[in-house]
Amino acid sequence: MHDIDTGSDSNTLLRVEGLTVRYGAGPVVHGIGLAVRTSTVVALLGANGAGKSSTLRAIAGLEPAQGQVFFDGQDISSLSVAERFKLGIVYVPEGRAIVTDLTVAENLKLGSYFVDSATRNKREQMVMDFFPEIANRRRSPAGLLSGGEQQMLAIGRGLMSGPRLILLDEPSLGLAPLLVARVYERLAAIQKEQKLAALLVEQSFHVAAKLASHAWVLRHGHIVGELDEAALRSREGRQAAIDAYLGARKETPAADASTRGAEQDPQSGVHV
Ligand SMILES: Nc1ncnc2c1ncn2[C@@H]1O[C@H](COP(=O)(O)OP(=O)(O)OP(=O)(O)O)[C@@H](O)[C@H]1O
Repeated sequence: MHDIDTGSDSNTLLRVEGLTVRYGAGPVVHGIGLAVRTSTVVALLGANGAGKSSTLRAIAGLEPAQGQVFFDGQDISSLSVAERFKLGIVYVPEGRAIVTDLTVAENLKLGSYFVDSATRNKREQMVMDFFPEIANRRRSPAGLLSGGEQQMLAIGRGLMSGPRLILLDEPSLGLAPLLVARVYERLAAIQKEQKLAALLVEQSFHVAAKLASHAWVLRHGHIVGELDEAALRSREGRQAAIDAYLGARKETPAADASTRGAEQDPQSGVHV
C-alpha cells in the first residue's frame, strides 16, 4: 500500500477509478469512476441488475475487480476485505443479512469483533439510542424482529466497528414506505451526529434524495449520468434526469409531476 496522488482534494475519502467487475463472461461493471468526500452521503442509482451491488461489493473487497480504489489517498485495490474493514470501510448488505438465530446483542457484537469491551459497550449504547425499536429487544433472536427492525439492526451492526465509510446496499429493500421513512430518518440523524461518509445504493431516486447530496446513475454497468444536489432535491430535476438517463418516461406533464408521489415506472422498474 502506498500514497499516491489521486488528483482529488484532501476532502476526498474514497475514489474509484476504472472499476470493472466480471463474473465469468463479460463485465457487469464497466470501468466506472466515482468519489465520496468526507462526511457526505452520495448515491449510486439504477434499476435491477444495473451493477450497483457489484460495485459496492468490489469497493468493500468482496468481489475481485480491476481498476483502482483509493481510500484516504492510499491505493487499497489489492487489500483484502478484512484489511479494508480495519481501515474503516464497512459494507451493510442488501437483504439485511443478519444472523437470525443470534440475539440482537450478539449480532451487534459481530460488528465489533476487533474492539475492546468498553468501546463496544459505548457503541452499543449509541446504536440503541439511534434505534430505540431494537433497544428493548437485546435478548430476542434477530429473526423475530420485523423487516424494518432487522434493517436497523443491520445498520447498527455496521456502526459497531466505528466506520469511516459505510456502504449501504438498498436499505429500503422490502420495507413499507413508512418504515423506509423511519430508517432514513435515523440514517440522517446518524450521519449528522457521526459525520459519517456513506455510499448508498438505491433503486429509488425518491428515497435516495432524502439523504444523498450527489448521485450517479448506473445503467448496464455504465455510469450514464450524474445528479448534483439541486437536481436531487427538485422533482423536476430528478424527473428530467430519469428521462434523460433511463428513458423511463417519454412525456411527463408538469402538473402530473407536481402531484405524483413515489411510484414505480413500468418500463425501467425504477422508483421515482
Ligand atoms: N455472484 C454472481 N455471479 C454471477 N452473476 C452475478 C453475480 N452477482 C451479480 N451477478 C450479475 O451481475 C449483474 C449485476 O448485478 P448486481 O447485483 O450488481 O446489480 P444491482 O444493480 O445491484 O441489482 P439489484 O438492484 O437487483 O440488486 C446482474 O446481471 C447479475 O445477475
